[in-house]
Amino acid sequence: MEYPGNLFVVAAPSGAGKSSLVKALLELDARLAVSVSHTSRAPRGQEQHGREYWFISPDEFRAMAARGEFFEWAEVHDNLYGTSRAGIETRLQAGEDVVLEIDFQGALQIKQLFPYAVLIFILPPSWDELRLRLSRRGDTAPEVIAKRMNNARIEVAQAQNFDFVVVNAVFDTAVFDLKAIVHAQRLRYAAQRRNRSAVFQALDLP
Ligand SMILES: Nc1nc2c(ncn2[C@@H]2O[C@H](COP(=O)(O)OP(=O)(O)O)[C@@H](O)[C@H]2O)c(=O)[nH]1
Ligand SMILES: Nc1ncnc2c1ncn2[C@@H]1O[C@H](COP(=O)(O)OP(=O)(O)O)[C@@H](O)[C@H]1O
Repeated sequence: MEYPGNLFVVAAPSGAGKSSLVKALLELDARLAVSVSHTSRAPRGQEQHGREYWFISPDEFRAMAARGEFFEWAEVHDNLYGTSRAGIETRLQAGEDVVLEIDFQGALQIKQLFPYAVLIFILPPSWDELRLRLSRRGDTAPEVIAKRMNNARIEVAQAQNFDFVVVNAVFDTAVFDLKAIVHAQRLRYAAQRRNRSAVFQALDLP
């Protein structure tokens, strides 16, 4: 499948800082929008329906999947998560850039469907720091943290299948790395199409 908009996929083990990094990236870049996924898990803390996720029941989720309404979906930490077609297709068709914040299984499905998608894996600086971030967030029970630490080993092994790996040690440095990847992809895409106005746009020139 091919659309004129760029597609960026960010994956990471839970607690590595993916949501915080993508939020900071969006604040720096008005031309990026994040896709809101559907999930069967319950909302956490301050999460709102339609903002962090579309929260639906497992039955509703399976019905959507059966109707082919997802570009990709996967079971992660015992819950179902998916990227709906309706959520991103219009933006991509209009030539706008989209970021997906999804797990590695979803990322690999997206790469099959959209070979030009840019896959970025976020690593924590250490296992101890990952555990610390998960517990500091304060909205996750100890047994859930243990499960996520176990899954993290499996997830991190997938980093080799991604186009870029960003280590989130110093937050601002990691945001800057992400910004550089987005910038480079826009320039590469514009250059491939020999589109001078797209190059100027990527460089934020008038
Ligand atoms: N495949 C897939 N994974 C998703 C999607 N949305 C979220 N995820 C992943 O599901 C995992 C759990 O997310 P979440 O429950 O928000 O917990 P968090 O990782 O602690 O923020 C993370 O790895 C997310 O990236 C989606 O639409 N598709
Ligand atoms: N570079 C960093 N240094 C220290 N703490 C961080 C850093 N990046 C994120 N955090 C914190 O780690 C916790 C997990 O981050 P979050 O963005 O929720 O992770 P994820 O979306 O990957 O599960 C949050 O409390 C966040 O503020």
